[in-house]
Amino acid sequence: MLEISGLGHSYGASRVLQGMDLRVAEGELVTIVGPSGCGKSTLLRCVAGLIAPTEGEVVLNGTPIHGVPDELAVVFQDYSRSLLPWLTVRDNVALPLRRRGAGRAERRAQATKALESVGLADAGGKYPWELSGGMQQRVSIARALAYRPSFLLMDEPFGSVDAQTREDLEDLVLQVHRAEGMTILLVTHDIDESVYLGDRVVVLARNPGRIRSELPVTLPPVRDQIGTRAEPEFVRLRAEVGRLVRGVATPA
Ligand SMILES: Nc1ncnc2c1ncn2[C@@H]1O[C@H](COP(=O)(O)OP(=O)(O)OP(=O)(O)O)[C@@H](O)[C@H]1O
Repeated sequence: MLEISGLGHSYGASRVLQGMDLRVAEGELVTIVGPSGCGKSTLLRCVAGLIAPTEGEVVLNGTPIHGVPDELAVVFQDYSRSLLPWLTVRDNVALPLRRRGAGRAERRAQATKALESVGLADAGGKYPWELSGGMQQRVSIARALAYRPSFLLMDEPFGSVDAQTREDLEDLVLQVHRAEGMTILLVTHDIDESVYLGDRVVVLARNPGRIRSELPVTLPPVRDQIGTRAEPEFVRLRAEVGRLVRGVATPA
């Protein structure tokens, strides 16, 4: 269980987040959506223990977060900076497993399995720069999965891949979420994606960043790109989230 209480953050004199309270239950997939600059990445960095919030606290499974917790993995948007170019794809995926104390053979086996799960079974011996952008982002996701975190944070993880790859990666996240029961907090600026992936959508407002609204997603847990997006409930939620993100009142 993740508990964010009274969270606020300022960069110098500039207040970016204010008074945020949020609970994420074990096994839940919560999406965070909001206008550009509302502090989504700052929020995720506070949750990941990468920056210390100037107000409030973040508690994961009863322990306040100060520094990156062991049970957590993060996938960033910018895959080109998150993979090490001098390591093979397999070694990139295996690297964080050292932190778990896994031996060399075990690291290799887990990396191979994770690469298979993202459809990159044949790419282990290549270098990141030999792969397309979408494939590199798959490697970043495989690295997070190989680590088997109980809690996965994703910061606009599909922002820089083409539309088809994006859909495939969205479905991969849903599949992993279901299979592993992982708790996931995913930031996106894409309203459709927030509804398609979420068990719950948290909409942020800006200046300063704060929670505007939380909407439960009452769609069947098994989703598909064509059918789910055509459901009246999806269309209704997308419109509501869209209005909230833009700060427009709901029509009576
Ligand atoms: N390290 C930093 N130092 C100073 N200001 C920062 C820093 N990081 C972010 N900011 C500012 O904080 C505000 C929120 O930034 P943040 O990246 O958290 O928002 P975001 O919602 O993720 O934005 P986007 O959707 O455009 O990625 C912005 O005004 C940004 O310029």
